[in-house]
Amino acid sequence: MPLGAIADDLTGATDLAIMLTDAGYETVVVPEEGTLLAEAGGATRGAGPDGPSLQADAIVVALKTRTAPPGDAVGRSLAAVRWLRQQGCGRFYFKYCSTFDSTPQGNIGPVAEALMDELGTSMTVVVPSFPATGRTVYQGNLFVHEKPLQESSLRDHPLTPMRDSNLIRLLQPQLREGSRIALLPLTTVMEGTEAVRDGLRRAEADGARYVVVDAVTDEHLRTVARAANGLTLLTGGSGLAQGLAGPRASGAISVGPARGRRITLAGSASKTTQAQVRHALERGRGIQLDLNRLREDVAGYSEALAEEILAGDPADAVTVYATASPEDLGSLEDAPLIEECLARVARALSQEESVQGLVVAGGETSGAVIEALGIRSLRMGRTLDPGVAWALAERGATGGEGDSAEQTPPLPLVLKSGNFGGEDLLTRAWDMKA
Ligand SMILES: Nc1ncnc2c1ncn2[C@@H]1O[C@H](COP(=O)(O)OP(=O)(O)O)[C@@H](O)[C@H]1O
Ligand SMILES: O=C(O)[C@@H](O)C(=O)COP(=O)(O)O
Repeated sequence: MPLGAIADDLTGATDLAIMLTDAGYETVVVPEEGTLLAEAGGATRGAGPDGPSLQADAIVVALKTRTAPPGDAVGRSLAAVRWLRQQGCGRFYFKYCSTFDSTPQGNIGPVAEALMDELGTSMTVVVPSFPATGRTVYQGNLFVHEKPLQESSLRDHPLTPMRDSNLIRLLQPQLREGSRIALLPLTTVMEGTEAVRDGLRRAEADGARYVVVDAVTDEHLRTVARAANGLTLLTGGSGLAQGLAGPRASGAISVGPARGRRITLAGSASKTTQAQVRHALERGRGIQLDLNRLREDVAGYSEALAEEILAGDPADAVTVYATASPEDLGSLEDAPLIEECLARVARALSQEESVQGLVVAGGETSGAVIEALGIRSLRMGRTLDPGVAWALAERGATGGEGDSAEQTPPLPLVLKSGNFGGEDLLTRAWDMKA
């Protein structure tokens, strides 16, 4: 029975898929767009990628709901879970961000409540911890490396500014009245699997519907995963998934950058991506988005941009970027335009024979790119950095219907969460061999 997961953004889905792949699950990521939800309101069609491509130990549906209003996020999440059930899934995972990107109007709580009702389960865990990327939870407080979440750079995220570090305070206002949250402290986790299992049972008996679990190391997460393995629904970042032993040694496929142009599209405004962009600019060509031209005519500007990239020396590495330093930030209204522009550029480039792979930085940005490319599914290759890997993206058929439809070859992609990866990631991604 496959594990079914929903993730609230695309790079969150690939992050979870990488973790599950390493844990021994052959994992497929299915983007929401174009495969699941044709009708507004989230009615399921049950029409994922056809035939054998969906054979997998774990299926992750990549939603684009992180910043969606709660009602919308709930509808789409429920539709995805119903579809996963149709695919035979019996255990479920709700993946949100390891930095719990969710303002008081956020949707993690409403989605979790709806999933529990739908699955008929009365208790779940809340485990965003991801120590490999510096996210840890102690006494219910989320840390990003050495800083509490509210003092980290996530405080000024353009879409989801995080002004509190305490998971219970963040989650409680998003839940319906009477929904109780308990804390399972690190001291219990350090006592081992049985102690955590007992702690969860006790919390449920005391009426808790959500149990925030402390975890500071991977070993803690493996303990928690073993103890929570019997639950119908798990919620958290990707870190918890490393403890869910899959049916094989590794689910990774062989994929790496094909020959061809080395083009990176960076829409993330995170400090980590800015540093990666600066690093890449020292080693290759850079094109910074011109926000004024973008605001005037996004379609025309995107077309011109693709032409500019292709006019350059094919041997040059090119980084197209929105932000290389904090001063570059435009206004919030620019965000969707930047996403649209990079998605249009990706689509134009993907039609070129000289482009046989792309690196994309930013969760929302990656979601927009995947939609524009008509990606039907992704399978993960070897890990580049925690949460980042080359993936093979299957595209839909083009050029006619039925027998006359031509299958577009799969495209290698890196879809990088803004906050992930070492400073040299953008250059290293292109050096990796399949
Ligand atoms: N210079 C900028 N001005 C305004 N918005 C920006 C700028 N650069 C990036 N953005 C927007 O910030 C958002 C970053 O989100 P995302 O792509 O998910 O990256 P991350 O993974 O870092 O969160 C995107 O919507 C992007 O368009
Ligand atoms: O859990 C995580 O940290 C990531 O998987 C993730 O979701 C990061 O979000 P973005 O930075 O918006 O990609």
